[in-house]
Amino acid sequence: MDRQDKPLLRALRGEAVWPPPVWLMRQAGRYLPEFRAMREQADFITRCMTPDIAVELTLQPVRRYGMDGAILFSDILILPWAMGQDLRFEEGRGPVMTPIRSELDLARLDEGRMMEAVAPVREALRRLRVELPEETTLLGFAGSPFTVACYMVEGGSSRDFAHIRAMMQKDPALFDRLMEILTRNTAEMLCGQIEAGAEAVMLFDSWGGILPPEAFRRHVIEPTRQIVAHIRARHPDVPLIGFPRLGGVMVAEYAEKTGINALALDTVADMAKVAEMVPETVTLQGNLDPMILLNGGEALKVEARCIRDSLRGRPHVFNLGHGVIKTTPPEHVATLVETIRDVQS
Ligand SMILES: Cc1c2[nH]c(c1CCC(=O)O)Cc1[nH]c(c(CCC(=O)O)c1C)Cc1[nH]c(c(CCC(=O)O)c1C)Cc1[nH]c(c(C)c1CCC(=O)O)C2
Repeated sequence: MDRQDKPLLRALRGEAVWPPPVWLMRQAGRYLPEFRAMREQADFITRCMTPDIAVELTLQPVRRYGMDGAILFSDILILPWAMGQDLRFEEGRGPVMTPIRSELDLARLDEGRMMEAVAPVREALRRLRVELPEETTLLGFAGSPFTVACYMVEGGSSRDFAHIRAMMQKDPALFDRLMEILTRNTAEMLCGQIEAGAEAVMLFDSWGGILPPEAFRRHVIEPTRQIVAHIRARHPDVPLIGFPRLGGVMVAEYAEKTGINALALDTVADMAKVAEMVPETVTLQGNLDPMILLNGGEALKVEARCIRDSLRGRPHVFNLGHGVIKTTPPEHVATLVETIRDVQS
């Protein structure tokens, strides 16, 4: 099959493929018994940084469900880790990092080592391009600068983002320097992923939605626009997916000003309304509620068909509005993929 013929790539390039291609955020995860079996073997960062393991974990959901997209097994926090910030994942708490809150903390980041540190990620992508079925599209990804900065400054997950908000207000110059470092290195790292075999890349902006409109323009839209421009100059044919989670009505402006090819929508977004707000050339991705997938039953089929059918005739990639929940029964995922592909129903 020619590279251009992969259904997901065609949809990301703006074609209304029917039925829409499907993959799921967090499709490689703890809801799969084969994933849990490998989880005992090594800690999370080791799993990300060992090509054999990262390749195997990426392939698991593709083997089981024939997903149209294979998203590299990795994490958005690998970038700060690759620049020297410590990172570990604690059970029940998530990521834990020594926070960056001063000029001195920032000075300890070492951009020079980033590309070398993520060499195993590129190796995993190279192997995946060989091992994946020819109809499957390989996706690379990164966090957006603002979302990654949230974790770096808070030192992990946060309920109120108090430290990053304080930094933005009290030391905007420091915050801007951190954002510049992240914008530059995110673009560089994604180009590296593309050169190693990623056929499309996605920018996860999980927390940009906490910002008021002007700050959203400055710290979400503008850095994303710069990353898109940088990547497009080097790789004009590689589609870019943006996920401005909780972006509300700002998502239309985000799609227009950043220049992304595809707009990934969260669970609360009204797909049909967003479809009216963005040009038909922008592919929409999403947005089934992961809770509906968890609970399954008739509601899963009804909701999945409803989203699929509401976008018929437009470029659409079926996905969830957020990641697969770890207690999701694996057979519900099979039902979802079958439902999307059964166009008689
Ligand atoms: C904010 C964010 C992170 N990571 C990511 C985001 C953006 C999307 C979102 O909003 O969820 C993105 C991400 N994280 C992971 C992937 C891999 C690809 C895939 O989607 O299958 C992707 C694309 C693996 C992972 N990333 C993580 C796991 C769980 C690690 C484990 O096996 O214990 C996986 C499979 C850990 C992680 N990583 C992160 C947190 C907050 C946590 C802890 C929560 C949790 O445990 O689910 C940061």
